[in-house]
Amino acid sequence: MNTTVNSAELSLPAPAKLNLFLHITGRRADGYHTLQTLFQFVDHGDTLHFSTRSDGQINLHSELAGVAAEDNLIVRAARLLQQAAGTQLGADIQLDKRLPMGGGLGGGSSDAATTLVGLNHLWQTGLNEDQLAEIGITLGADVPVFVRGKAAWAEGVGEQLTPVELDEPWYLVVIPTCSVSTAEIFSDQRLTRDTPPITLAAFREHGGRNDCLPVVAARYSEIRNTLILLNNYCEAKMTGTGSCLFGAFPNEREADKVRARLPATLRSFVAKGCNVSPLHQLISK
Ligand SMILES: C[C@](O)(CO)[C@H](O)COP(=O)(O)OP(=O)(O)OC[C@H]1O[C@@H](n2ccc(N)nc2=O)[C@H](O)[C@@H]1O
Ligand SMILES: Nc1ncnc2c1ncn2[C@@H]1O[C@H](COP(=O)(O)OP(=O)(O)OP(=O)(O)O)[C@@H](O)[C@H]1O
Repeated sequence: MNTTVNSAELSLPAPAKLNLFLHITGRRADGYHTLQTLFQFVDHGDTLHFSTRSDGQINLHSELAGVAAEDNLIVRAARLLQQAAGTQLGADIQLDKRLPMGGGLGGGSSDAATTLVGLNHLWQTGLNEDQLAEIGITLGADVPVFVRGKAAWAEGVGEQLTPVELDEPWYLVVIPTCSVSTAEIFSDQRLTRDTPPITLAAFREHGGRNDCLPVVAARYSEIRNTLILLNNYCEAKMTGTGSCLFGAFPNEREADKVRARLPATLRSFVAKGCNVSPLHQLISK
């Protein structure tokens, strides 16, 4: 990713995440689902460009189809940080969007996290990681893992994070054309919500599945068919509530080989799994 750092401007990556498995273990009284999942990052994603303004305005100069600027998680994250830190500074922000929306790759959440981390740095507001993650969770369940930037075992509604060391294979990620809303899958009657909790050790030994997949596959024939296709070449999995599917490969060449065999109409990318998010790899330098 193209990234630069100087005092008043900053360009930073907002990488995608994959859910290597996703078990739904219950539902809380407020309707939110308890789950277990493993998050890992990939070195592919959006890029955000920030520059400081002295007048306090937050201006996002890139449009996202179907999302009003005020609803954009980038603008919402910037405003929340401004309030929490009590700063008079603002920002001009540009977004180079590469990640599909409703793809289960966490693009919106990652954009929000990169905004929190990036503007905290640029504005010198000095909030710590816990404070940024606390702001993040109010924007979406997946924001804290991007703020912390470490591959993690997640429980609760996804906010209880334990960093883990995982293999870092290459992934082929396939992007069906349909976009899946997380809320729609979590409200489907057919979703099973009673998978018994497992341990990380049990996952390492026996693996896990994605409990949302049967519901997503029943609702979207395109995802069903893409899964069958990808399963010819690897053990195909779905990330989050879809739509994206992925398979793991020992090296880039193997992943590229399978990618070359897919129909040209099917969007996809090959990326390396990372236990440290590309955002954090950059800012810790
Ligand atoms: C499924 C995952 O992608 C796994 O990484 C995430 O848990 C979803 O994270 P997200 O897209 O950031 O989701 P949010 O924007 O927080 O929630 C969207 C909607 O999904 C449902 N939702 C979400 C997370 C959760 N643990 N239980 C839920 O029931 C809620 O109806 C919520 O209104
Ligand atoms: N900066 C943003 N980028 C993408 N989506 C955004 C953004 N701001 C707000 N949104 C809204 O959030 C929704 C979810 O987008 P996102 O790209 O995070 O989906 P996702 O990858 O399926 O997420 P998850 O894996 O967390 O379920 C979009 O449909 C859009 O309406």
